Amino acid sequence: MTNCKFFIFTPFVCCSINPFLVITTLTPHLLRFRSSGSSPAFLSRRKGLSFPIMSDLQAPLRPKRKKIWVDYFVHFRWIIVIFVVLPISFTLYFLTYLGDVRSESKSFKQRQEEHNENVKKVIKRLKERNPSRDGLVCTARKPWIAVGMRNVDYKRARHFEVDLSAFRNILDIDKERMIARCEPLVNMGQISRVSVPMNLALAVVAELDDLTVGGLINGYGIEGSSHIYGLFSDTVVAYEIILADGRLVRATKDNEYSDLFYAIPWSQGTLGLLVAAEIKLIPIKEYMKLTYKPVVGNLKDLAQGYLDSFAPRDGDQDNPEKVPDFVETMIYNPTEAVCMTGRYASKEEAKKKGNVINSVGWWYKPWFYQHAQTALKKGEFVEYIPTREYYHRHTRCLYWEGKLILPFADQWWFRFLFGWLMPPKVSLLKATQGEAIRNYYHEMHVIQDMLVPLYKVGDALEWVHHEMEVYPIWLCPHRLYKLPVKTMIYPEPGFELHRRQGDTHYAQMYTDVGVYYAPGPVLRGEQFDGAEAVRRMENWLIENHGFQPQYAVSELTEKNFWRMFDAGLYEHCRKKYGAVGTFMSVYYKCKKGKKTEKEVQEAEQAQLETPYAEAD
Ligand SMILES: NC(=O)C1=CN([C@@H]2O[C@H](COP(=O)(O)OP(=O)(O)OC[C@H]3O[C@@H](n4cnc5c(N)ncnc54)[C@H](OP(=O)(O)O)[C@@H]3O)[C@@H](O)[C@H]2O)C=CC1
Ligand SMILES: C=C(/C=C/[C@@H](C)[C@H]1CC[C@H]2C3=CC=C4C[C@@H](O)CC[C@]4(C)[C@H]3CC[C@]12C)C(C)C
Repeated sequence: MTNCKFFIFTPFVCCSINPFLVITTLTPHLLRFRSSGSSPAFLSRRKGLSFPIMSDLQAPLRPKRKKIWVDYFVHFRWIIVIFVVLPISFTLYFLTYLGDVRSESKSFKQRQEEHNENVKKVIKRLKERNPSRDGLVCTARKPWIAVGMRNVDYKRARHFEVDLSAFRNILDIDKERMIARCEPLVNMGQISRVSVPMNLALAVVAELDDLTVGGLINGYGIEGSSHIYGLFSDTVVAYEIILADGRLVRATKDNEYSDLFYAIPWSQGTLGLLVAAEIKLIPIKEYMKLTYKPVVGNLKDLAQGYLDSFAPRDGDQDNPEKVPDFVETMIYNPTEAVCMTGRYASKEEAKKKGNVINSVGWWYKPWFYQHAQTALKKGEFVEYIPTREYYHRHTRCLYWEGKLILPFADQWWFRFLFGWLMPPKVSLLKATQGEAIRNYYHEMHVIQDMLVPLYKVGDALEWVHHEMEVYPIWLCPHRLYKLPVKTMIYPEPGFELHRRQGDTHYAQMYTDVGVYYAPGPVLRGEQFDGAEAVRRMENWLIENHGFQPQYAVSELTEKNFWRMFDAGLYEHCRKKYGAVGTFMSVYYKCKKGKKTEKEVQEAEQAQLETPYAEAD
């Protein structure tokens, strides 16, 4: 996505940007943008559409907030983004692309040999660690390079780094077993560029190009195909892990390491170091036939429209005739949504007369979420999107967060002239944001996902409206499997007895309610307490058998963390595989705030680990 199409314009932009001209031309426009507020929620209020059908859901009125310097800093951040972040991002994307090409030029055999050598180096490094002198182990990936929102404070305190940066090769694409064997730093852009031309894809291709196999397995990964295949980690058939004692083991669901196999997802690299994973491939076609269907009503109606878009009411959830290959819904405001469902289509079908082909990946095309929104005006429509461009459809505008970072980047003139420079790399945005903007994002912004049982989506939407008033909201279903052991996240006990829409006897259907944007109160200049809102969201999740992905900033206490996630299998594997005292604990990694010397020492003393986990 980030590649070839965008290179055409490089020389033009390097010579033609006149910083002074851009600043003087754009500043008045931006001031207008900010003062008027442009979120759909705000617009609905302004137009007097204060959601009459849901008066009981009115978000609370809040006192006005006085602007401080950081508001202006965030406001004018686009200057740094345009002149520093975008050009460097583009260069880095290009260099990464060259690295991928170099990797692909090697034979699988050569890559495997290099892999074996690199594994030996990791084992050697791990064995060099002196427990009484060195800190606990984590990867050497810099905190700002990781895609998540956490501050990764454990890497800013005493720790022992293991460098995995050489592990960025696709080791094998086995068309017979339908397996891709990847090193942990293989990213989504890289794997889709290689596999899609073969009419193959990972069963779950997470959206942003920079997301890595290691991060998606040890954290969490989802896409519009997760209602069929589950989360990213559910598509993995084998993990190759280096344990605390330097042993390299291969864990599968039915070998002697099956407990480890089930414990790895969500463990954040606290059981061992992942050096390779075998991931399920699926056959695909060249195009995605996408249907955009508008839905209007109150939030419960929108939720029902979303359910009906992919979950047959007769419970026939495994019938490919009734269930689309891809699903997502965008809730644009409390009364309007667009449900999208996709089916793979061959190029012969897509190119038939009368069909509309939309190559959404071209740099000048409207941003995907805005394009989808046009269904609210023009009604239901269908189009064919090249499959790889569809997979990465939200990448160019960072979902819709790009609108706040570069408010004019969705305009036609920007897209045509500079769109090929998009997106700014998340890592560079993080590297240049400074403490003030980072804190601003915690206090005045929401970037959270609520994983909730499908039948609770309506309740979750009403909760978000009341407490955060963030729009658009992203809805993406995912299966949560009933496994032979209880993993960190698990379906509601006895869910199968209810035979609810979307559920099967072997998996409960969940939904990622993705809440990313500036909340309504912030856009209106009212007071908003981001940390308190997140705390309430976490309590709501605990009460409703929901989960919060750990890439997001969390306010959970240790006790509540282990009320949300199940500790049993995780703690069992920590002890059995010697991780206690070598790797950090998952709560220590997820906990917000700088680690004090005392905390670091406590974490290093194995016996003090996760008392609540054991109690639960
Ligand atoms: N569509 C989607 O699904 C999206 C997902 N995300 C989130 O982004 C995160 C992925 O970001 P990314 O930058 O790729 O990953 P990160 O570098 O953020 O890694 C996430 C966690 O996985 C651990 N980890 C990564 N690689 C290894 C390894 N080889 N061995 C052991 N532990 C490892 C890291 O440990 P350590 O701290 O030691 O480095 C860290 O705790 C996901 O967790 C996901 O929640 C974000 C956007 C979209
Ligand atoms: C979880 C999903 C998607 C999440 C994305 C919307 C967010 C993931 C990481 C987020 C970001 C990281 C760091 C940032 C730096 C800040 O200075 C600005 C914001 C941001 C770019 C931020 C923006 C949102 C994310 C990309 C899936 C499951 C949909």
